Amino acid sequence: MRRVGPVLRDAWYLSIPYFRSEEKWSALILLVSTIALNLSLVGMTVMLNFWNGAFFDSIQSKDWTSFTQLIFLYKKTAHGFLPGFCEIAAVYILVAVYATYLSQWLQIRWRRWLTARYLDDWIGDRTYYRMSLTSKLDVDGTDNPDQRISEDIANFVTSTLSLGLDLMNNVVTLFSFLGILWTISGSITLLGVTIPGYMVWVALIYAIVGTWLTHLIGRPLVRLTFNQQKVEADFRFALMRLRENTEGVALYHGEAEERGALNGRFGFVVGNWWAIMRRTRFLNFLTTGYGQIANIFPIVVAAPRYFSGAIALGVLTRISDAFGQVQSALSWLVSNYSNIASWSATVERLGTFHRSIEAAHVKLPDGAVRDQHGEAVVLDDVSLSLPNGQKLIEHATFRVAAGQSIVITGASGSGKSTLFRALAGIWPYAQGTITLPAGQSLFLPQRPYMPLGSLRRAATYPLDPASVPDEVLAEAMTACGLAHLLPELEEKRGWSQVLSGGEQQRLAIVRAVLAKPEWLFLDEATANLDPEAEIALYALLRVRLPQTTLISIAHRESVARLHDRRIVLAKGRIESDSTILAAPAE
Ligand SMILES: Nc1ncnc2c1ncn2[C@@H]1O[C@H](COP(=O)(O)OP(=O)(O)OP(=O)(O)O)[C@@H](O)[C@H]1O
Repeated sequence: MRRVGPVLRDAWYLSIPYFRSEEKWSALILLVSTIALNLSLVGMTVMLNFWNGAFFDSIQSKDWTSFTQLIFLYKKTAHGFLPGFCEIAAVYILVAVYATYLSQWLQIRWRRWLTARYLDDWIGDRTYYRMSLTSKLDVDGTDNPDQRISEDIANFVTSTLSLGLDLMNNVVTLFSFLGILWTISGSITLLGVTIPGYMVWVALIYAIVGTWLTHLIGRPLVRLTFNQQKVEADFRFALMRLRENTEGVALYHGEAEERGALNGRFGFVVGNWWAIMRRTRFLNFLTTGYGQIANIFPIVVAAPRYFSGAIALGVLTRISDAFGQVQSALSWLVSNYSNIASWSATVERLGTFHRSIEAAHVKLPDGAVRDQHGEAVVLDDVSLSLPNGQKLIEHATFRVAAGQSIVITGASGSGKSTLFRALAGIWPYAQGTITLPAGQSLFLPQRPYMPLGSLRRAATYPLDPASVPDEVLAEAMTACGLAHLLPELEEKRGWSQVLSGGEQQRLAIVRAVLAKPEWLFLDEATANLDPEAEIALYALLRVRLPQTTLISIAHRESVARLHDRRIVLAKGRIESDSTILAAPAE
């Protein structure tokens, strides 16, 4: 097993912030109520032990009045009133139901809070993107963030509460029944030595041996469970990738390759599962055998005193019950070993993910110095490199004033898109100073992002769809050549699969027309369209957004000619920066 200390430390750091958060009062009230109800259940179990003794005594002494009182009403005893079974059961049912209900209530509130925190940490400050730049998926705990945020958090909350409450119940049960067992078990004389409360010692030895054996056999399950969670998530992710790239795979006739890759990933799922099965079988032989023997063990050990007449049947049943309670409380680790293994793996996955999020902040450079209050786009001695340190562009300096449109060209791989990322402020491997104007900027990448949901949402992204009036949206879509899609605005489909590359780029221009930015950056944002359509869309941008300054990255000369100025990137620097002369009228 991973060392217990680090797991507990991780679990503590994962749990405690919620109980210190702005929701701490509701969290604490729910937690305390759940604990109180669980303790009441333990109290009622103790009461049932006394009830059992009295009940079986009434059977043994054929005392009909006591028998009926103990079922339906209450019985006065030397120590006070003993409620009837009906009363105890009624209260027990009510408390048991609400103990679960309150614990589930706490679970969903806690999960909601923790999920929000992880989403903030992961999405905020573009950590998801920074992590994608640096992560080596298999070694630094950043694989499958989707699984960690959805499944692991849910498991962590549920298991922490259930295991925690269970452990507490067991400790309280243990001490309550240890007392009972001590008083009723009597003493035994072995080899001339009198051992008081001997059933307590028998229970202790029985549980210690069981726990030790279980730990010995069950230890590898922690690593195996951890692996299972990972290979399951990897398999699901591969299926998701196929779902998202149906056309690409179909066109390449890549089915056999995909099938092989999926088989390979599923092979890991099955292989690890077999290892879990073998280990669990081994463990179950021990735990089931241990549980079975525990059913009969106390009666066998206490029987000599019953047959010698030292104790009555009621005491024997109480001894058996108390021994069972003590033994099962002491064997908490034995019976929960695989749950603890799975909880510990979940804690590890969340802990490493959290540390990776923090590392993404610490280990990445801050990027170029940014000033967003200028009047122009200014690059002052900006150098860009790749994550491995390799230089891409060095000492780039230029200024774009408002109203002047420029195009950046250069061979494929010369670093145009990386410069675009640096301008957008998402490329951390940059030095120098980048000044951006205070006005609103919009960046349109080569592949427009299509969010999940309706076409309306895709068309207005990232604006709130409700904030764009129908007629404005319809007009913009019509102007951009997408009138045929208007009847489907409310349809929820995988739009990145359905729309053609050109249509997706038209949709990106719709977004620009709606957002009306003062500065519009386009990274080959119309390159999937035919040259005429590309020119028409640029003309549309000019008419619809007369106040907007365009900064484009483009390969086609026909697009470059729509701008006032051209910057050419080559050999890792700005090779030329020149005015584009208007084409002579034909
Ligand atoms: N996240 C990354 N990690 C490692 N290398 C990267 C990363 N992003 C870009 N590169 C590398 O940086 C170089 C420049 O890429 P970039 O996309 O900026 O070129 P480009 O000029 O826009 O090319 P194209 O015209 O083909 O779009 C390429 O060699 C690319 O492989």
